[in-house]
Amino acid sequence: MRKSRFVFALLFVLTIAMLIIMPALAQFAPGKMPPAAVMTRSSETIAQTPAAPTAKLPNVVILATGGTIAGTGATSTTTVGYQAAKLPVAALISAVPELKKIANVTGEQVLQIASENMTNAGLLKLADRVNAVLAKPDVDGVVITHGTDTIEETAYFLNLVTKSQKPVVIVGSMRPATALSADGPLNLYNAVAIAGSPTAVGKGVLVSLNDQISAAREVTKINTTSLNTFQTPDLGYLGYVELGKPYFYRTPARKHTTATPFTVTTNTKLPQVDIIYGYGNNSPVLLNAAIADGAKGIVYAGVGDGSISMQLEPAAIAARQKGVIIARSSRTGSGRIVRNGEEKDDEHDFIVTDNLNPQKARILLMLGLTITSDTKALQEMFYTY
Ligand SMILES: NC(=O)C[C@H](N)C(=O)O
Repeated sequence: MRKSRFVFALLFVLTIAMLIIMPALAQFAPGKMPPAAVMTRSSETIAQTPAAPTAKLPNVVILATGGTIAGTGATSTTTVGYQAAKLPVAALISAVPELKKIANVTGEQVLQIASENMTNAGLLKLADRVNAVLAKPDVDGVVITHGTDTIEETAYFLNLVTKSQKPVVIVGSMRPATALSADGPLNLYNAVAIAGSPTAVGKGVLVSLNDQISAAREVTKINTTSLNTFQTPDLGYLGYVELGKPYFYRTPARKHTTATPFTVTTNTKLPQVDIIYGYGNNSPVLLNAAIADGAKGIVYAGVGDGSISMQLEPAAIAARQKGVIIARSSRTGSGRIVRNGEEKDDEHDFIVTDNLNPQKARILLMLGLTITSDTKALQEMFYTY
């Protein structure tokens, strides 16, 4: 009885010892040896395990101009009827700490406006900063925060005057920063991801909201307040951005950035180009007022295929004879204007704006007029850029 108790105690001790020793031995089994750097040397742990080599983060500069993305509302449910252009760029960056994981981000406040207040002087100032920042060898891309109302015009302007292949991404938001489900922070994160990606190089200026990526020449705002407002009628998005990575499916076909003849400085004089809207019972009064005010070009947002009414046409012909450029566009929102289709463009020396909407046609006509007032050369620009 005493012997069996002794054997039982011995077996118990041996089992406990095995339970302690086996796991300790297991870590030295082949393939489980700890790396040399973390093995103990004379009781001290040398914490030198080389970290997994982190890929070098791109350097992205955020140029802030205001808009709803920098807007604040009275309450969290104020998703409309807020004040745009309130928060400085530092606040936009610090609201998205996740940016640190995808880029080295720095910010600069270029303007602080709601984008309905954008002027030609504002466009020139922004273009100047974009070109200066992209000229720095250590900058990989630029993000511009902007109000959405005129984002498409600024985007197309920069698409024509930026002299770099590096990514330029313009971003805004439809809800202010203080709103429930504010869309600005994720839009900003996505824009920085695109601007830092080599896949965005050479694609011209891009616009990104709502996880979508669009080309500056093509995108337009189609809804007053909805998040899904930026669309490219007929042509579709260039791609999507997801989990901090852009996915492109096509590239813009028209020439842009370094392949255009347009260069601007803050001293460039952009000629006055006004947009006249077509509608039933159209009278020449607004067209004549624009010309009297000094307009060098008129973009006519005509009905349908850019048709000009009998009531307005004599004033348009007379304006052209005085040297004013008449460019026929359409108020429909998509499609091309057919040259010499419903209008005698050759006879009246009018030009057509191809598939550019009136607000984008105004941008190209202003820049074209800084180079030439020859209608054939201007017409060719509308088929090229
Ligand atoms: N959603 C917006 O950004 C609209 C604002 N009015 C702006 O364009 O600045």
